[in-house]
Amino acid sequence: MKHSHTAKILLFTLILGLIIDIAWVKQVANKNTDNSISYLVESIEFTLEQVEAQLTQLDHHSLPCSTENRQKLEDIIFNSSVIQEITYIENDRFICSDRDHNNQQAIDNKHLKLTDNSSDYIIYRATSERRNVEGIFFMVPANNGWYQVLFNARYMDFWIDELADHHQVFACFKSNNDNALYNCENKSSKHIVYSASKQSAKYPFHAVGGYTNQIFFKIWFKQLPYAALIIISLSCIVTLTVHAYFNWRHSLLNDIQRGIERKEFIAYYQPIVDANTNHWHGAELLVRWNHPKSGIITPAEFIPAAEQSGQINQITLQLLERAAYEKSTINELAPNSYISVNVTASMITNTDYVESLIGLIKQYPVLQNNVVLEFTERETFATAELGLLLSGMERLREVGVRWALDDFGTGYAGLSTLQTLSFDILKIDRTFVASSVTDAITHSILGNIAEMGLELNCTLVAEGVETAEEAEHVAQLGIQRCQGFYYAQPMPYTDYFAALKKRIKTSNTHLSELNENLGIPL
Ligand SMILES: Nc1nc2c(ncn2[C@@H]2O[C@@H]3COP(=O)(O)O[C@H]4[C@@H](O)[C@H](n5cnc6c(=O)[nH]c(N)nc65)O[C@@H]4COP(=O)(O)O[C@H]3[C@H]2O)c(=O)[nH]1
Repeated sequence: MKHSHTAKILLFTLILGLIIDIAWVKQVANKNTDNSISYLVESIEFTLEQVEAQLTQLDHHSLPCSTENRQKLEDIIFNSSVIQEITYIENDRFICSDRDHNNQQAIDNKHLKLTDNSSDYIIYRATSERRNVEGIFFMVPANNGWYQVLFNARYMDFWIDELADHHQVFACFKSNNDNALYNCENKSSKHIVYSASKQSAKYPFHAVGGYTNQIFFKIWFKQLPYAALIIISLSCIVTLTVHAYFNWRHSLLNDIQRGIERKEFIAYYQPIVDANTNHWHGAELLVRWNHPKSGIITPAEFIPAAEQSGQINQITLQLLERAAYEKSTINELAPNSYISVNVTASMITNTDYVESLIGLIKQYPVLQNNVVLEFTERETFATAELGLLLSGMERLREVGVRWALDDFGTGYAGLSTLQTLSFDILKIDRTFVASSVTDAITHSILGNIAEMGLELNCTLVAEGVETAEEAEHVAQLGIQRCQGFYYAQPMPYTDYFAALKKRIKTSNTHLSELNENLGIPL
């Protein structure tokens, strides 16, 4: 791999890492904001609950302004750093407070308006006329009136400021009638990245909180050293992995090339069997790499690389050439059997390559009329290439090649494409065969595929038949041929030849016995 490529991958992974980091920090900050707002609401609820609990402990059987009760009010004030005054109000008049007794002063209009419409808690921010300080008023219904608790607003502001700062959010508190208990407009008005709101479950106030881009970058900068460490390490790992992959691929391609030069690619034969009589009509040739160090290597490990690099073209020619020798021996036993070889559609759109295939078949007459070439339906046939594909197929038909469509049912070839290319054989993918016995949907799909294939006048081959049940089922659907482990695994040529010989011998013995029984001379 070139240095410029390495630099590009490194830069790409760095940028990607940075984007992921920003998205991650945002996610964490959003969650943190939600939690912080909940925490702030709960903290204020807790403070109010504590005050309310102390008020409910007052003796409600005696008069609210009894000396005893006023003494308790005084204790509450004394023990709290935020509460400035607690007043008892009845019939729109201040009755008493922790320090005044029987005051009877009328409450101002603002309080009147609020208390008129409510029999529940009231909370608002205002300037206390009696004490001339800004406060947060918390009004709790009691007896026939209200306790009015005056919180020091400056102290509350400071406390909320601290909490919000600590949690790296801005927070505003509002009573439910939109009175600002704690205003944060000057802090939050600009560049809000995220905001959330939380209603107190018990008291009539809610909090709005969030963070601005300034806060976001503060959080981001704080964790940047750790993120940088992770991003740089990951970028290095990705770059090294890609580097290793390219090196591996490069050496794989070199190794394949060496394998081609030393003719290490061989064919394993898997019989294609008659679904009704079990007669072997031919065999599919499945490439194996007879590697000097690793032994037999299956196609999945090298075909994708060989197809991408184009080395598959040479491998296929070698396979066919070797098959020509092998086929001449097979012909002694089964002259009408065929061999089926995998090609790719792009090989057939390559006119030069088609000519080299034709040259090879002409050189070995044993291959003429005995070769099926198959390519998979999964390869997409670009309309522009369809003409080339068709003329390549036609050229090869002239030397007796027949055509099979592999993995039928899994790809994208439409009916018109299938009609245009007019395949001789359709090989139905094993996924339809495997579950057709147990699954009703696959069963009906397989039936439809079979019907369609027969309408197209093709010979059908069911791939991947693994059980007697599947074999029987396939035959019932009118599929003429089968291939699969139920009949035989792919095997080296010598094993295939031996198995074929044994079968022919057995069937000949059987035939002569039959003839003898029928009185027919041999
Ligand atoms: N589970 C199961 N599998 C079964 C059964 N019967 C056969 N098979 C496997 O299914 C594959 C059938 O080949 P394919 O669909 O052409 O799929 C082939 C074909 O696409 C590709 N391939 C093989 N040889 C060549 C070649 O010479 N050239 C090219 N271009 N591709 C090839 O590699 C693929 C895999 O080949 P293999 O590993 O040999 O795998 C073979 C075979 O061993 C069965 O009953 N059950």
